[in-house]
Amino acid sequence: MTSDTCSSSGESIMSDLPSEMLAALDGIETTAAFSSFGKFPVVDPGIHVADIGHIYLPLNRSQAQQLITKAHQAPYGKGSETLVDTSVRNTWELNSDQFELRRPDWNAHLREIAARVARDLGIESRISVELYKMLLYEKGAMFKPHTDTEKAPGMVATLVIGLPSAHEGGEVVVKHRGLTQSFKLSSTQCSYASWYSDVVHEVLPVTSGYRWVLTYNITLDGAQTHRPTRLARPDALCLYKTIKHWAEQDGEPSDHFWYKLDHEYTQASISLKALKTRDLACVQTLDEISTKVPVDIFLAVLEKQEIGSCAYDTYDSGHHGYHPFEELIDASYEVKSLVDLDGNQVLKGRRLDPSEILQADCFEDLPIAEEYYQGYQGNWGPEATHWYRVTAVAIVARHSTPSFLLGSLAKVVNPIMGPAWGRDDQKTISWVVDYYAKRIIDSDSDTSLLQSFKELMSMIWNMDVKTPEPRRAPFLGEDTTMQVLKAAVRTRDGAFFKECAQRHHGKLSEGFFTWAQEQLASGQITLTEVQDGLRAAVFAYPLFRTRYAAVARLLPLNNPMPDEVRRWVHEMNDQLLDPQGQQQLEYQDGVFLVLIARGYYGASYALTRISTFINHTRQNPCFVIGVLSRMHEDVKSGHLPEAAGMAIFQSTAHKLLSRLNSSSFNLTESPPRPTRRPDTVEARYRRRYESSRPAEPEPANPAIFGPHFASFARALIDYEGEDNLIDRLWQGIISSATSISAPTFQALWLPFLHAMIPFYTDNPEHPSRPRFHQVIATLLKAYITTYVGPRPVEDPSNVRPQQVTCFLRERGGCNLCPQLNTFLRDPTRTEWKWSLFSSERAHIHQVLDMGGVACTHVTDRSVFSNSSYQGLVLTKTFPHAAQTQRAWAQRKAEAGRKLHEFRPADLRAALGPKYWDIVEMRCLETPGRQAVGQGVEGTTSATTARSHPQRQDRYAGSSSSVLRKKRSAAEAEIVDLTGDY
Ligand SMILES: O=C(O)CCC(=O)C(=O)O
Ligand SMILES: [Fe+2]
Repeated sequence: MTSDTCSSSGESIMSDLPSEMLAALDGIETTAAFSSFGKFPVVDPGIHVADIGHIYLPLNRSQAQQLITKAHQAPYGKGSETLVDTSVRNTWELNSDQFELRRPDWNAHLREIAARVARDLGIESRISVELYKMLLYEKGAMFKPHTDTEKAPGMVATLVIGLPSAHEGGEVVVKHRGLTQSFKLSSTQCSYASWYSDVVHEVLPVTSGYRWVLTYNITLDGAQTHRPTRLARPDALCLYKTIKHWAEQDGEPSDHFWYKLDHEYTQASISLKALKTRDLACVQTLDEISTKVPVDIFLAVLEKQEIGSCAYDTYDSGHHGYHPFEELIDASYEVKSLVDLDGNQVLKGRRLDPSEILQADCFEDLPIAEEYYQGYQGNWGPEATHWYRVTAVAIVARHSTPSFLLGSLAKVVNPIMGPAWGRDDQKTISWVVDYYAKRIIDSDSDTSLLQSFKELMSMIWNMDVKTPEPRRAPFLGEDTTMQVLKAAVRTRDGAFFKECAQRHHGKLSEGFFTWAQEQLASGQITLTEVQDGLRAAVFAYPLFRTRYAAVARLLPLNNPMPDEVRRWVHEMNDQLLDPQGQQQLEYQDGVFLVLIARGYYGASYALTRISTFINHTRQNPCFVIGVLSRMHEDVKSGHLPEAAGMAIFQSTAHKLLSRLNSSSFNLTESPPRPTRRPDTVEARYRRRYESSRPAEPEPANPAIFGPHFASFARALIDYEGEDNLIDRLWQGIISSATSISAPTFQALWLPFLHAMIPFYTDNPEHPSRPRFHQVIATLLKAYITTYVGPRPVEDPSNVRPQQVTCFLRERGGCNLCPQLNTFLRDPTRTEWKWSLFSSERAHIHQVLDMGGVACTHVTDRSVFSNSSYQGLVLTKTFPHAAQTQRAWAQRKAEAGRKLHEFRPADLRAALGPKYWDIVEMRCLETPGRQAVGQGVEGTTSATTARSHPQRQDRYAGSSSSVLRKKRSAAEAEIVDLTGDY
């Protein structure tokens, strides 16, 4: 492009915009080179090789020969393979652990050379240089043209240090963008040569002597690239004008272009700071232009895929190059991966229209990047797929960036599966949203970017509306949701923020509210701007306690906030503390109720709010226990007034205990929570598959945990009122033990005992101790009886025959059935793979099915393809009764483990003479006794218990003052399992 064309570009009518754009981009120049060479005075690195010692400079013949005895033939990389082929590379090589460089200041010299190289190559980031190999080329040695593979993450270039050694030939030849350079290392001095890894280079054959080098990998450090201002340069200004003109034209058919870069980059490394020479100059210029013209710039790996038929390969193809096509069957194009300039992933696998690439011949004459070869496959083949890749920069008109990024997404939705969002689509949506949010949060964004972001979000919400099941809508993770809300606040558009805020489906970290609080406190945002959105965000949480926790973040204790904010938060709390319409209140909600009420209303009004709340909601006991436990703690620590607090505690606890019945002690299942993740197609399939497997006992998901319950019990013990609350609780548990479900024991009651035992160990004289011991005995006994149950009796009607009857026996029988019966009767064999013809297999299938034998029979076609001779896999299944027996033994072992988790001393103290009966689970073995199995409602053993009243008395212990008290009618109903063995 001449400067003439450019100076007029602002005014002239561009007939062919793509070629103008291409010329402007091609016109970007750089002073940086793709290779760098030089010499420097001899510095001896102090090379030391084991068994040889110091290697002297310049290299002499005898030491060269000694080095060769230590060296190996250097391999070269091809695709993912490493090969040795002396017709491609013929060099002796020593790995970096085979020698040492002992001169202390060698690295200082190396750094100086590296700095020179970096300057020549135009690398602005900080670099590291790492020793890789020592190479020795003798006469005839060479390395054919190649590019270097990325041997370390972030590797951009190779540095070769030539050490003084007499030789002829062995020039390094580098080629890039039509330019060729050749360099000969010095025989008497030190020299260096360096090139970008993707530059094609070769080492010409050495004709005499030894060429001796050290090779190093140059890698980029993580530091940011320094971005100079380029727009003052004429080439950059020209590009600026061209793009501005394009962006301002209405009705321009193309809203984005791809421009192929000079160098190639791997998917993993691509980002602005990894760009080299002219690529860096181009993209930096575009980046700068994007701050002045509404365009967005991305980097991408573009891929062409070709499928073609090829000749049948008689030898192992992998080592002998790729398979040329005889006929091209299909070609397609894809954006393999697209990133922002910092290298953050934005897209993967978007369709690509090659006419959008400015360079028409972009994929021509490229080496194949990857091949997949398939030999004959039945009646087609052989066939190969070839992939070609280039790296490109995308220039997108900002107003259409959302559709550019998400446009191909809708097409991915599978018409058979329905409008479900695949995991990849979800990922893409999150990446794209993250990309926008990050840009908006990180910088002062202009209106075009904000507008584009709003469009993007509304596109996503519309996807949401289109799907019939809202749970299958595109789903943003917790981090992305937070980013969206922060960015939405930054738009300073209250209505838009509210739209975003009300859609978080509970997937918003409370950290967002802390962030909002900081923004409010520092005056970055005003309450007017965000109050509707914040309210929406709070009420979008499905749970009471998370709503509270969110609001609490807005007014951190001991942190002065503007009065206006303070007042507003109090209003919010009033709304939240309205007992009307509250659902799903659990233990933690109870704790939060106390915390919030006390935090916002001051000690005495808090109590009023709390009791009003409790009185107006018929809540589950777990919630009330949460309230009481927390209140008790706060009264003890002086955060709530003692007298009033205890009064409420006492009356509430009293009411609670009198309301408790046997089902209360079982009520540990948490109400179903809103699904955390949308129901993906995969999840549905997984469930369908899983439901065909035998059900395992569901672990209980307790709404209250053992330690919670124990702290409530401790609160009752601390409260030494007239009405002996703790004794009421203990009695309640004892009387309900038999109706506690098996999973509840493990989830709640066993951990509860573990949490409670230490208190009585520390307070052996406590009057409620004997009653607690009774609780332990009752619960453990009920656990064993309910969870393990009695040993199942073998039911003879359940035992399936373990042999077959051959229906050919009238005709003398077959010779297969006797073999089958031998297998079936042999208890040591459970599986047999039997090779049979199809008619034989059919017979065996038949006799097994007719006889109802517990043995599966499946044909295995994996061994002989297309043959009627196949393996038949026979697997004995355990008869039902044996399975039941095994399950019982497993439950018993599990219960045994649980009992062993208690300290024997504690159990001995609590169980007294019944210790061994319990820990050995003797009650289960008693024949004729009807015990119950897991999950089955227990038949009460009340009758048995009552028939041994003396046992109860004996066990209750005469030491208990509690038990000497007059018993109420309710107490008389107590069923004591401890006496019943
Ligand atoms: O020996 C040289 O100068 C270059 C060696 C080389 O190209 C390599 O190791 O990849
Ligand atoms: Fe190389």
